[in-house]
Amino acid sequence: MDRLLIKGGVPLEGTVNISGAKNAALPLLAAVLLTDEPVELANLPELADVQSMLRLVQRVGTSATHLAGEPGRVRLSTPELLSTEAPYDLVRKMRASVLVLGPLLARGGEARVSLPGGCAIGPRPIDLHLAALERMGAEIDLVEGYVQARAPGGLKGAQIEFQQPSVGATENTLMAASLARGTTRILGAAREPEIVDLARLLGAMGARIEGAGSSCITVEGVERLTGARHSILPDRIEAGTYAMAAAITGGRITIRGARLEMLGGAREKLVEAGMLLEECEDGFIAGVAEGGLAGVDVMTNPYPGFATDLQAQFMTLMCVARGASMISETIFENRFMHVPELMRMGARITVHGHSALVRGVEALKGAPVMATDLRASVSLVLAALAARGETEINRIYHLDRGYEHLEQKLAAVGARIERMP
Ligand SMILES: CC(=O)N[C@H]1[C@@H](OP(=O)(O)OP(=O)(O)OC[C@H]2O[C@@H](n3ccc(=O)[nH]c3=O)[C@H](O)[C@@H]2O)O[C@H](CO)[C@@H](O)[C@@H]1O
Ligand SMILES: C=C(OP(=O)(O)O)C(=O)O
Repeated sequence: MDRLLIKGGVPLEGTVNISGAKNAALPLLAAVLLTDEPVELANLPELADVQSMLRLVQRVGTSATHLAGEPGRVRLSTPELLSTEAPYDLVRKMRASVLVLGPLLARGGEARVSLPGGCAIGPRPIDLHLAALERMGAEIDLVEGYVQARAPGGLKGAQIEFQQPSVGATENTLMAASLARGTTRILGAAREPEIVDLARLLGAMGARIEGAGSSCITVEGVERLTGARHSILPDRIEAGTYAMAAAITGGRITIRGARLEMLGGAREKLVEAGMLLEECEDGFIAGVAEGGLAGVDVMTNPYPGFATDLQAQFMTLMCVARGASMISETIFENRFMHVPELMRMGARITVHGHSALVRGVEALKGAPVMATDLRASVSLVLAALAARGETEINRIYHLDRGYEHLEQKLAAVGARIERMP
């Protein structure tokens, strides 16, 4: 199994190009199932999760052609659905596979999709996805670990009120509602930029959607959707991660292709914690401001709040800040798995339920550590880049799910990083 060896202590300097967002790419790949015409996506990142989603849509009838020219351009065509089943062997690898449920049901009138099951960061139920589709007239049964959904007469528009915002449930509903009969109103919708990106592609395909990016979205169903072209938005979580890599190493990186506003509430917290963040022509510049890093309390929240997907990286930053920081995780039940590993590197952290109290130390020290999920893994990379000595990070396959060309991008800004078999 691959591992990373990182020799810490080098201030990172230079430019990092931000890739297309994983969390936008996955729903967009599911959305191509809604039309029999070709959809062309640009800026598709080379990630394990993208490969898994491509395999899944190919299994149900999509052909994918990589186009010459810029990398990450692909044409996806699904003239007819050859199957409406998403089998366990493909779904278990990636929870976002459940996003094919809405499109398969809306276009095919039925779907059989394996329940994704829990994952390292929490149980992650899909009750909100199912309740929304039921409101739209789907008949749903759970049989032998599969969701079996039928809508023989087609889906119909409905008023759907989410009691808590869910990114995936909002996306599944949006896709299903685009081909439903009549009007759907989604109240309590998630507001993440990736939902806006999905609504943009659906709009280009002929869907009639208003309000994406707000908590109330209206969709007028249409009879059919057409082909379209779309460029995937930049990955705000990747951008935030490299910005923190610059700060934790005392360096300065130009984050090219992302905009500061994409960081939402995290932007203000990073500045409060002593980071320098400045817009520039092709992105923004990140580093440490004059006073150095200082402890700041943070609570994760749905967008535009502080993203849970940046929590582990921020905790690592706080490990070497002046003073203390209380970090509260409100989205997922079990998202502190990086804590014991950071402590092996000399961090001082105490966990109390859903909060972690971090007391800053002078420096972290290299150690062998184990990666447990995507963002926990990258938080260990940040720790290793800042640490004295060498760190060996094991089980790094998690990183390949969400960070395109991580070693190459870090090496290009001066990191001493090597992947070992
Ligand atoms: C592929 C993708 O875009 N993944 C992102 C997406 O995951 P995902 O779409 O799975 O996250 P959700 O927004 O749905 O989850 C938010 C919370 O709602 C709960 N919930 C969700 C659905 C449901 O039916 N019932 C329920 O109880 C979840 O367990 C969690 O506690 O948003 C998360 C929250 O920003 C991010 O961390 C993930 O990176
Ligand atoms: C939790 C994440 O992703 P997913 O929802 O795909 O598991 C993430 O990107 O940090």
